[in-house]
Amino acid sequence: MASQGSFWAISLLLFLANFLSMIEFSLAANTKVPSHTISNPFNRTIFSPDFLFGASTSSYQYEGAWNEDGKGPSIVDTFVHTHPEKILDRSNGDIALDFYHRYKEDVKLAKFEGLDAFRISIAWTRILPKGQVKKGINQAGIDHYNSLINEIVALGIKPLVTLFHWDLPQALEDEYLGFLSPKVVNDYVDFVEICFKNFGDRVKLWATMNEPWIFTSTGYDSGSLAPGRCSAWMNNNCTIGNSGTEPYIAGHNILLAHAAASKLYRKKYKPIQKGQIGTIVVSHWFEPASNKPEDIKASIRALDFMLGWFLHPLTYGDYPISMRKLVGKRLPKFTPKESMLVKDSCDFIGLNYYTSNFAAHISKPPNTVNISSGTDNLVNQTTSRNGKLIGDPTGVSIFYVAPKGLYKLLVYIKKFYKNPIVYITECGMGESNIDDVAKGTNDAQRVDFYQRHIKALYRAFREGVHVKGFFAWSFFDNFEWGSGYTQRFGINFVDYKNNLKRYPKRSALWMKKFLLK
Ligand SMILES: N=C(CCCS[C@@H]1CC(=O)N(Cc2ccccc2)C1=O)N[C@@H]1O[C@H](CO[C@@H]2OC[C@@H](O)[C@H](O)[C@H]2O)[C@@H](O)[C@H](O)[C@H]1O
Repeated sequence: MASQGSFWAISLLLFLANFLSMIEFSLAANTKVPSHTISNPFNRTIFSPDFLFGASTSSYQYEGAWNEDGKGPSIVDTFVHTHPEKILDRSNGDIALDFYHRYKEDVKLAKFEGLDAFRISIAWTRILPKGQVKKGINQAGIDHYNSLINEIVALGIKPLVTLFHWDLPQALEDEYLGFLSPKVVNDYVDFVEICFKNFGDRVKLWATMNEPWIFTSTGYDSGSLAPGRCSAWMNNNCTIGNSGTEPYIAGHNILLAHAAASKLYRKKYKPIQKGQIGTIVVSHWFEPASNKPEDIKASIRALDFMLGWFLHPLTYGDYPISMRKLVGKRLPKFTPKESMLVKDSCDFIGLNYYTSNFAAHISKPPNTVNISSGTDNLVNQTTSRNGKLIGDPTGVSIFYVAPKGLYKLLVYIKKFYKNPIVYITECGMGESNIDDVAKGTNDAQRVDFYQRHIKALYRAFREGVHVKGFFAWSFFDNFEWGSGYTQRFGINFVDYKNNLKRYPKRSALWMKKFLLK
């Protein structure tokens, strides 16, 4: 009898395990988060009272005034002026949204829309026009950001400040190739110390870097963004570069610069100012393209090369094993001292999430001669599996609506990266080529996008993920890098044809209602 009983018990367990894995796999199609998991009503009160809802911006994409009040040129200024062909509409951020002059009205709109927090980035070249203290501090730059932060704080909104959103001083690129040199660490620390000293009494959330993965991939692998370096075989009009080595060198120095800034803040400023310091990573979620073991492994490897490239050193002090194995000598090594500095250097992790992909194993590098960081992971990333899309299409060809991926990514980080405090510092979707105000403000899909992603966030929150905030990308439509002004990610519309007039979109009004306390 006992053997028969255990037979049934084992069968039941096997059935359950199989059933669960099928559920897991079928959910990979990113079906909507079951509504029964959300308590009614669906508003901010389902989260903790201190949960921060906000919206994100960045200096180059918003400010304009690219050469005003003593600001020096950044590598982005140089890039967009010398490579207009790399920007879809050949535009640039010389004027952008004129946020540099209009921030007082703009922050008032954030208040009207009920935001708890507002993310900005500081342009290094407004503070240090030539990138280094010895070449002069620009007081007008410090004054500008003091005024901006004062406006934010005066309205009872919390600032989250990014210290580097890709706009490196051109002078440092000229002097020592910027992030390709360890010399950048000391100059970065000097810059951030000026920020801690001048703004740290009001800024309690500091993010050292925005998306090192994008900065290294677009700046040094594909060459599609500043500083626009890549291998000649990339045929992307790069004058110089090495797509197989430079992304890893730049990424390594970004981690060292971050760690040095964190050490300074924690030692000299945090005891008095009581703030938190972290950094912002970006990752897709990756579903296996099939249930073949090699594709399941490929999905994890894809996460290693996008998320783990930076989160693994920040958590464990070294790169993921899969990167060590596949990148080999091209991947820099941490000294024991550097490893100790980088490990546990974040009080929180900022996570930017846009979409999910399917991951399929590639048995060998597509090209053993033309090596790039983008192909080192031996993964073929797609957005459909067996003819089924990973999510609803959006106006941006590479992004699909995949809220389930946000939930899974957060649970993955909880499980494999020591359940850190997480702020979703960017999440959003874009439309393309809309200039009409009425059409552009009637963004029903973006309302659905945020409802579904906040429900997915809530599910992770309820399962013990230490998520403490959610920031929309973006507050306004803005200069979207390689896409220029052709793509719109804002919850507020900007009329580029009528003096940059601002209009709340349906999504902003939905957010306002959702945020009512
Ligand atoms: N989108 C990301 C990361 C997504 C990486 S996936 C893929 C890889 C890649 O090179 N690109 C293009 C790209 C290039 C530069 C920035 C972002 C995205 C991708 O979208 N980051 C945030 O995206 C926001 C939206 O980025 C847009 O994403 C779609 C692109 O077509 C568009 O050029 C880009 O501005 C940016 O405005 C923020 O400054 C940035 O922090």
